[in-house]
Amino acid sequence: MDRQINSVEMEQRKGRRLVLFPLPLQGHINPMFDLANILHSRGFSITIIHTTFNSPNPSNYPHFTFRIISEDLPENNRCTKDLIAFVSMLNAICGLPFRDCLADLLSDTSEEPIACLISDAILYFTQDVANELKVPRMVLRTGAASSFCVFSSFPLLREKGYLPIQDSQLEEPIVELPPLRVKDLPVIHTNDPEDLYNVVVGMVEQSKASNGMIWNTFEELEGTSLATLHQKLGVPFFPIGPFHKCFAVTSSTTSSSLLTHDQSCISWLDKQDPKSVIYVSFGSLASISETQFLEIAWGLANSNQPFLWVVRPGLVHGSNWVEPLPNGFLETLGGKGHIVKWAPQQQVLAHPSVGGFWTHNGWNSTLESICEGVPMVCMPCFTDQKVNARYVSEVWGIGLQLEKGLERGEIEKTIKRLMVDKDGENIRERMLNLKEKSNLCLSESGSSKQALDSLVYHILSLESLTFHTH
Ligand SMILES: O=c1ccn([C@@H]2O[C@H](COP(=O)(O)OP(=O)(O)O[C@H]3O[C@H](CO)[C@@H](O)[C@H](O)[C@H]3O)[C@@H](O)[C@H]2O)c(=O)[nH]1
Repeated sequence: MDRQINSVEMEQRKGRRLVLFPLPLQGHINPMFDLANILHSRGFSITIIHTTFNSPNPSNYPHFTFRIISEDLPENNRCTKDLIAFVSMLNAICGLPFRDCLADLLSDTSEEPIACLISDAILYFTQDVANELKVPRMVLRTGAASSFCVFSSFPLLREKGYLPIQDSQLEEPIVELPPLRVKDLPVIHTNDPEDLYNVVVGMVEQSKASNGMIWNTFEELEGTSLATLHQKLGVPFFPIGPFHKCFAVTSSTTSSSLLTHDQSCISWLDKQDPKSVIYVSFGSLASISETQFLEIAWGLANSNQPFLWVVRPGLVHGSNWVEPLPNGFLETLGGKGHIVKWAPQQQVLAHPSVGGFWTHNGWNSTLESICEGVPMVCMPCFTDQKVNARYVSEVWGIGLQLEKGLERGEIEKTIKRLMVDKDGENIRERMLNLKEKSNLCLSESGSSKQALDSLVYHILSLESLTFHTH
């Protein structure tokens, strides 16, 4: 762009439409809808394209318009079985229906003109569609910049022999990416490891080909990783997070939830002592064995701390819900434990009774914990969670990682270290410091607020570029 867009011009251009396309998984839907709300509040109209699988409820968003694509996903290829096979499949089968839907929107003169497409980094096929239809594409990356740095190093990691991971090397440091060890690399079990490599490379390369990346993170947290990555990818970056804090926590900001929030947690928390409760949740995708489930249950019980535990239906292999627990397990604890299927997590973390979060370190959970100043027990399961957990425990010093597997004695010890010991006090202090930074970055002169202003200008400049080339 060879000219400045002034604020008057920007004002006139309000009413431009943005087309957003989320990856249909809870941890990706939430930030995409938060972003939609943020950009809507800045004057853009919003159209959400979504799949039939995990489709959102449009009635929760009367201010957006919705278009559905029929992606025809085979019943046996749902995400629970093999996440990477699922993601590869989505990238393979969504191309045509997505293209038709976007072309239709672009030719619709009854709506405002489309300024750009914003799609999830993992839906990398959308870059080719955007190129073909000559619409700018911006990428939303729902994970951290630090883990994306590692993804962008996959070719190097393979060349140096770190990938595929050898069990004998798990504890070895990765000298090129301190303080990561081989066991912190963001991998996941999949039927064909080559699929994982291809998905990661597709995601990184097509982000590089985009018109810019929007990050749910902030400079003060991930400045170093953002700078390294920015240099490597060479596209404009907009770290405008934490998204969910741009709006007050109300039911309307959590209505992108695919499961119903059990509000009984809040009245139960109201009865507990300040900072006494450990909140336990492993997000929307992770699963554990029955043995691990029982070790967690006994570790929690033996820690003697009150606990609020989200046991999502499907969390425990081979069980519908909490059947493996011994009869009367909760009753014998005299009200010290409360189990729900799905919690209003942001409200829970903001509750004064919550003093710790035992998490799988999905990026949303990690960020939500930081924003409420709640120190973490880290139990990463797969992909970026492993990198996030390492950063939480070793770089930011705001949590303790369960390093020795899931064993009740170890769990009890770690919870006590975090919730009652001196160690925990130091961690809590660092966490409060970071919480403050997460608030400041959204203030008028804060880094995320400024990045958001730049993003709005950038989107408008993209539009003027496409108009020039037409
Ligand atoms: O009882 C619950 C548990 C979770 N949540 C919400 O669900 C989201 C979960 O997201 P996240 O913590 O990121 O976990 P996953 O669902 O596992 O997220 C996927 O997407 C993330 C973002 O890309 C990645 O970091 C993870 O590795 C990936 O598994 C968060 O917003 C939570 O607030 C609830 O509302 N209620």
